[in-house]
Amino acid sequence: MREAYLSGGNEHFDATDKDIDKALRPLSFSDFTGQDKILENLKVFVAAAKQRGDALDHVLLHGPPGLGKTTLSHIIANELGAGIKMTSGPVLDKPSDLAGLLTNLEPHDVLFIDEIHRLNPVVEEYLYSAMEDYRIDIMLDSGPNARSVQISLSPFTLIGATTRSGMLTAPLRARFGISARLEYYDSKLLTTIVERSADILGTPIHEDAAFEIARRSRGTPRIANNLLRRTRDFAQIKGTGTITQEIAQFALNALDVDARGLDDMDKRILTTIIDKFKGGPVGISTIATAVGEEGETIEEVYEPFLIQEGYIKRTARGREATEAAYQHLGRLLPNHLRGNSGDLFGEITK
Ligand SMILES: Nc1ncnc2c1ncn2[C@@H]1O[C@H](COP(=O)(O)OP(=O)(O)OP(=O)(O)O)[C@@H](O)[C@H]1O
Ligand SMILES: [Mg+2]
Repeated sequence: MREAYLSGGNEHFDATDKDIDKALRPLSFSDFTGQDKILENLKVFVAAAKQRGDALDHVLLHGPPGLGKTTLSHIIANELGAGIKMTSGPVLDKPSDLAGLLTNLEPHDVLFIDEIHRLNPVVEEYLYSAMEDYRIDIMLDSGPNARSVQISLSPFTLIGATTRSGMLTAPLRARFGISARLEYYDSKLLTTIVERSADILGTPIHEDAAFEIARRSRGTPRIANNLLRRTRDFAQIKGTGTITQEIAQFALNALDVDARGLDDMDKRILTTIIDKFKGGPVGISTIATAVGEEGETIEEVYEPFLIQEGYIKRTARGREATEAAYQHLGRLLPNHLRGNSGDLFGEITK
């Protein structure tokens, strides 16, 4: 999709959503909002490595989608003053794909492997010696002439990103000296991010409107930026161009984002557990089939937020809907969730 937008100055630009994504991406530690603890540590590790003239130790970034893993990897490379090469687990088919990338790295460069939990085991094993000793073995020729030669690599930093750290093998995980789990952002931080993005897009936004978008963004900067872009469209066509609280509410309702930020799939998951399975416990694959989504996606994308917000619980027997889920969807509380409030009919809010 192409759209015209006004930059901070007064020039007109044609930009695709992808270009806008790029423009909104923070480039330095000081640009990056939130994840304070992780940033503080990374600043120390980066400064120390630079001072010693070493490559930064390998970094594993994990956490739900859209929280800034890719962004942070670019920032680390920028702050190191190093280059970055990007690839992803499923793309690296054979060891020679990896060898090609590794031998082309300049000293202290960053190799970013997205979805590192999806590495082919043969490639993964190959990575071990590269990470540990900056060395790889490559096979020359085949058949009776086959021999392996060892090649030294420039010292480099591997940054691995994953939404599923639990799927990483122990030997791979052990080779990362630095490991950081990104957390969901609170509404205040997301408000700052929305305001910063609106500023870059040259779109005026009221503070309460920025907060409205923020608190309905599932704790996720990517979603906050998406909702901001769509809200900006509504402001442009239905309003005066300024994003007011009224426009924000109108847009978010039109986009089916509810007051707590749950989207259509979140709500389908909750209604499935409550209406079809009496509140659970029910297994993830059963839920997946019922809502028509991959189990893996539900576990990676939807469930972490629903658990963090207290709508579902993970138990040994499966997922269970909590009192908060019943209340949010306006369902009667079942017997086992009726607390000692003495309210037989449960509490129904909206
Ligand atoms: N802390 C932040 N401050 C401002 N913007 C952010 C921040 N974190 C992420 N973003 C924005 O959110 C978008 C998504 O971030 P990013 O692509 O880094 O997420 P990710 O964790 O790599 O997601 P995935 O797991 O889907 O690859 C980026 O385009 C960036 O503009
Ligand atoms: Mg990413």
